[in-house]
Amino acid sequence: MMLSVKIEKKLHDFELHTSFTARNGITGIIGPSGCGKSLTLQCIAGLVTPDKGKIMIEEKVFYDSNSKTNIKTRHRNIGYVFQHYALFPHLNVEQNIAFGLKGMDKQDIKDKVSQMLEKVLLKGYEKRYPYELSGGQQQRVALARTLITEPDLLLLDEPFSALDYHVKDLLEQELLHIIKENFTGVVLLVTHNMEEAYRLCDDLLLLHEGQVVQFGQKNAVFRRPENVAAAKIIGCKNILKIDSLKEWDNGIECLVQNTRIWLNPQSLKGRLVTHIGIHDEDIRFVNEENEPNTFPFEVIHTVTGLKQSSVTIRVGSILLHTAVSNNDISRILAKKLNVYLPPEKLFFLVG
Ligand SMILES: Nc1ncnc2c1ncn2[C@@H]1O[C@H](COP(=O)(O)OP(=O)(O)OP(=O)(O)O)[C@@H](O)[C@H]1O
Repeated sequence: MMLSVKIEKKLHDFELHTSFTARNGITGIIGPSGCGKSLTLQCIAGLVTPDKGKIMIEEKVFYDSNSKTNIKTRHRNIGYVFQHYALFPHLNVEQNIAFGLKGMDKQDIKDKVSQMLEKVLLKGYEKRYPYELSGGQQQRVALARTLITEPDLLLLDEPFSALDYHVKDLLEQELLHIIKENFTGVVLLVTHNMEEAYRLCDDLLLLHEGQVVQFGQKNAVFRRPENVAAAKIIGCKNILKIDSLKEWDNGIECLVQNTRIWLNPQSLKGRLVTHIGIHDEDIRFVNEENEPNTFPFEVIHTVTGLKQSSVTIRVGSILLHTAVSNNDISRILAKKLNVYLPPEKLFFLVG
């Protein structure tokens, strides 16, 4: 299945311009609050009508402004799971799950619900009411109610955000497993948590102020953000403005606040690069000195975490954020090392 979306929507002072083609698997939609994540899903579901564009899954057109097509939500065959599970409080678990199967043969409904209860690990809970379930169990009922209708497309809008922090990881994995085992189509997962997106998704769509700033396979997006907005969304802590740049055969030399930083030779393909970036965990501390990209440094401050610490250092007048394992922290604070920015880990960004 392929979901292709190319839409525009203006709401007061906000403009959404989204364009992407999602394949089977989980595509994470990520970006800061108010960037248009939920609005994108609402347009796909038919809850909001775009001003212009086209939305189709395979050959089935949901919306097309040219041919004036706008299929009603209930005919789009979409599964939509929200942050608040929206279960019917007066219906028990099996009635909630069977809700979308109205009109089918009674015995078929019973069999389908029974199979689904097994898949979402809720056998024995069929007579319970939503208020008698934990947040994670309610969420699994919501998912079961959606999956049982065999949707062509699954939309998940921050489905984990109402869960307790300490059970979140486990439930997230459990839910992911249920989805992967029982649904082979396109899943769009809205989140504003990059860690979650990285753990769960195959592809990432980064949105900023209603625009797609990058879309691609998650590792490619995370390792190689293309622009400053994308780098910020994925949580890159070091984004440095380039003052000047010179291309040589053996690499590209950038001047950043009077410090010379080398990047591997690469084609800039006419991109107007303005910044370079590096992830905090890619910055290393080494014994070598006077080598390219090795610099003496001064520690500005340290925030000690459970297993690793964030150490802010100064190289010349550049501030760098580094992530250091707690075992290494004393070595670094002893100031006998140099900091090293591996050229292969640095990336160019368009401003
Ligand atoms: N019905 C509406 N009328 C006017 N503006 C709206 C409406 N719905 C959403 N917006 C605006 O559209 C923008 C995008 O909203 P959306 O809900 O898609 O953001 P989001 O990325 O999902 O944010 P969050 O992470 O906070 O949920 C926001 O600026 C919001 O104020």
